Amino acid sequence: MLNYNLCFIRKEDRVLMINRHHAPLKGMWNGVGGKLEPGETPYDSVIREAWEETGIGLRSARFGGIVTWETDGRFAGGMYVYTADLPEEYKDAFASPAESEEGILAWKAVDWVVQPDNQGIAGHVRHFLPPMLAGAEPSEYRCIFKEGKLQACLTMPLQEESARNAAAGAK
Ligand SMILES: Nc1nc2c([nH]c(=O)n2[C@H]2C[C@H](O)[C@@H](COP(=O)(O)OP(=O)(O)OP(=O)(O)O)O2)c(=O)[nH]1
Repeated sequence: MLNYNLCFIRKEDRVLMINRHHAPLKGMWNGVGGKLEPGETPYDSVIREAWEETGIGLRSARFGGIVTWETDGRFAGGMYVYTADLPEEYKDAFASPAESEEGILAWKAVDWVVQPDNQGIAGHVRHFLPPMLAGAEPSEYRCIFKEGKLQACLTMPLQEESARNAAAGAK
């Protein structure tokens, strides 16, 4: 099992993001998410985190794959990543950015999020978010870091059992 989940809630051509008050990725924009709790499935945990961080009760979420980190040649962790459509009853949520204990929540245009010169987004997001939003087959996106810098993000078939289960629709 991996330790984290991450979700990109979509509203037309924008996604709901949080400018994080706390590490990791302090001061950067990311999807919403957090740590899996003991005994929780990746799906249940992402629905819970989305609710806790945004107050949005998702109807469902689509598993996009896992993102793993390899630091100086060693596996260093990873997350289950989901995309979700904004349920109709929340269509007015975050019409203006809103601040919480966790960070500032706002809708951000996907085009802006994936621009290579955007310094406010973790470098790996532009590699995995577009295929996930396009509905690509769930994959592993392996991020290779060397001395703190992202060197490459490789797309490979899912091997991890929990990820294969999530891809098969496990809730
Ligand atoms: N640890 C870690 N998390 C990352 C990285 N990249 C990335 O998108 N994330 C995501 C996964 C989670 O959605 C989020 C980190 O979770 P968090 O620390 O906010 O989790 P949490 O609030 O449940 O944890 P906590 O308060 O109990 O410490 O950031 C990374 O490089 N390291």
